[in-house]
Amino acid sequence: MGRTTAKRELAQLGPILNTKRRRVDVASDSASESPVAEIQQLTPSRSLSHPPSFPEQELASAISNATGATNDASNIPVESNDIHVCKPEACDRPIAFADKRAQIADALPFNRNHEGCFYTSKNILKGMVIDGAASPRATITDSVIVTTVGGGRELDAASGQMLRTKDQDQGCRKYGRVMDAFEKRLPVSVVIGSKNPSYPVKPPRSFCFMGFFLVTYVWAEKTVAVDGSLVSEYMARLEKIDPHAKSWWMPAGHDTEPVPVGEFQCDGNSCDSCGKYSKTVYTEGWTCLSMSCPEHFGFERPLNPDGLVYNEAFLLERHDNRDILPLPPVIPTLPVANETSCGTESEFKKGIVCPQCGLCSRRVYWWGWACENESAGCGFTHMVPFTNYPLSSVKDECTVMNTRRQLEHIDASIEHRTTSSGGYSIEMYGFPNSEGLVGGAVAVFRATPETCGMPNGPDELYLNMQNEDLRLRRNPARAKGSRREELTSHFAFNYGAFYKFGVFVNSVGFKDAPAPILAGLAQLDWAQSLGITHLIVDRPLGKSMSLKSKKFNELLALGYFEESTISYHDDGEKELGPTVATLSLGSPAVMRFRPKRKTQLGQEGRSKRGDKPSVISFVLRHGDIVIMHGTDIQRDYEHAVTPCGKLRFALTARFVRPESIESHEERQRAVENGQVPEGIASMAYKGYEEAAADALHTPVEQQALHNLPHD
Ligand SMILES: O=C(O)CCC(=O)C(=O)O
Ligand SMILES: [Fe+2]
Repeated sequence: MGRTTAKRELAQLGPILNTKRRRVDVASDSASESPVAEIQQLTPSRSLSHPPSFPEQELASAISNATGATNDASNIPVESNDIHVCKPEACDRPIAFADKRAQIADALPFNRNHEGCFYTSKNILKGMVIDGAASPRATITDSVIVTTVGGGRELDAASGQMLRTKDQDQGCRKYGRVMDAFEKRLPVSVVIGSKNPSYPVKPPRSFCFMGFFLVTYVWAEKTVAVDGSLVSEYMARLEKIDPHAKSWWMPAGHDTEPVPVGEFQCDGNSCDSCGKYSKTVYTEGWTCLSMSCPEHFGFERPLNPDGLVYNEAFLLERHDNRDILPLPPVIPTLPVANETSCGTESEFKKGIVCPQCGLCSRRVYWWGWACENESAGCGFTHMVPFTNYPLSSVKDECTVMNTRRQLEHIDASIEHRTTSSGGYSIEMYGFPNSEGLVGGAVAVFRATPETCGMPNGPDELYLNMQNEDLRLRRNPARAKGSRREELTSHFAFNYGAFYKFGVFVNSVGFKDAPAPILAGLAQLDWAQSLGITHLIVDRPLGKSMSLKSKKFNELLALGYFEESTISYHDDGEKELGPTVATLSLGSPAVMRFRPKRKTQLGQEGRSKRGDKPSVISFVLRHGDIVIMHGTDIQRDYEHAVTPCGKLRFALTARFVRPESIESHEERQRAVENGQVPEGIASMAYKGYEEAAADALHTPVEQQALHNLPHD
């Protein structure tokens, strides 16, 4: 392509270069750079036969549930297309794209951040997501991106936008990262979001991979702040590294012949005042582009900085990047099992780029991956067979965990003591409520090798659950259906009465539950009958500590891969009875409780965001049972669980009060679904004979039992 073609390219982009725009988005500026956030005695491999036998309709509806999108092929969910209506169609399609930011973060190794612009790993800039308008002069051409470095903006209450109100801090971390990438010539993976007003074409999807770029220049320019004052901010010029890679973001018919290196050269000058060299970036003439210089942006004649236009040579200049080729692969190969993997390692929770259509797709299902491109009906699936994770490996994980003592602590506000019953030693914790009474109690039943080995006990359950299709899947936890949608870190499925909480989880009645679920339920019911009368401490009890308990009619099964967690939440839905019991199976985990932001409890040591430090944390091991009792504990506290191993299940049983369900039909269904099928007596966990003996209560417990509140 010669000079004329290059000129034509600039002409096509003319309106974009000259448009004066106000910032309309916050994404590129708002968030942290942080990336979101371990044996083997091989036993016969278990393979869940889901995709082959998964009924197509169910798969489709499951996918649509995961994404919250419709099945209408013409309705590709690109948000913010309204700002691009008058633009031409793209000349090609990106090799990887997504409808949701989390799909990009899960699937593309250089763009793992779920929000914000920069993805850095070990302080090295790896990727950028350019979404939203951050500068009046942000520009995208065939091979060049001019964008703000971002950072240091403030939320404008009136407009709800992140705006620059003062000069960008010269020590700004983002500036440091970009300068580092510039100086070391690091390839940066760039993804463009549909909210970027500089998009030269109609965005094909909400997020599209553009390619690897090199930071070729970084400078400071002035721009007009909302109050009319001038503020300085850092800008970066990025250049496509491989000149032969197709620029799909150009209009159809675009000449893709690259501008040769050396054909355009952007000149510059050294500053008389500071001595630093700056390029002639604007058609309006040279100025010093160093923010620290007194002459910074001192053009010969007064100018409206927002009206400045980038110099043609500045945009058309090309660098010889052959030393950086070949570029790292951006599309990861599909995950496959190896000799030491069991299939639940963190690498198997990452997303894939669908080899059929290019959509970045998250691991939604326990059994594997299904392309999330439901609007195009792609239908691609991929599995990595599981290998049974043996209890000996779980034991090794516990040994490692035992060396990390700091994981356990108890605040002075929590009353605690130990008792024993039914073959378990039981740790008892009394939690004060905001009225100063004991509003709730937590009992941790510590399993022994003997209790774990009981018929239908934890050992049997853990192994059986690994060979069973529990229908576990990750569900949208935030902003369902939108480009900001996030899935839960863990996998879930509900059995028995439907349990309505923040995350929609699919559910079937107990009559359709696999045997291990019913065995787990029996064990939790047994623990409840044993444990609840031990939930007594010698402080005055709040009303929510009534010892009325009901047989559980609901069970939520959670599955955790390596690095899966459940973040802080409560189990305080108004439909629930006061007792919630969880059986831990497999890898160990740390459970934490902290007072909620809105209570008066635990004010000391609050974070800037108002989060309170945890008041108690303890380790849960295979076979342990946690019983939370008393509705105030759910009202005033929240809990989180962080597993530390490769495979953990948690079976949590509750009582959904049918009388709290308004709709007659739903109430009926809850009663039916919560009914445990007859004939499961063989599965009932009997525990130890001594369990039944109420006489085991200590004198303190007996006195407290006497003083219980009655409602
Ligand atoms: O994984 C666990 O032990 C906790 C599960 C939990 O908190 C819940 O299901 O609400
Ligand atoms: Fe919970």
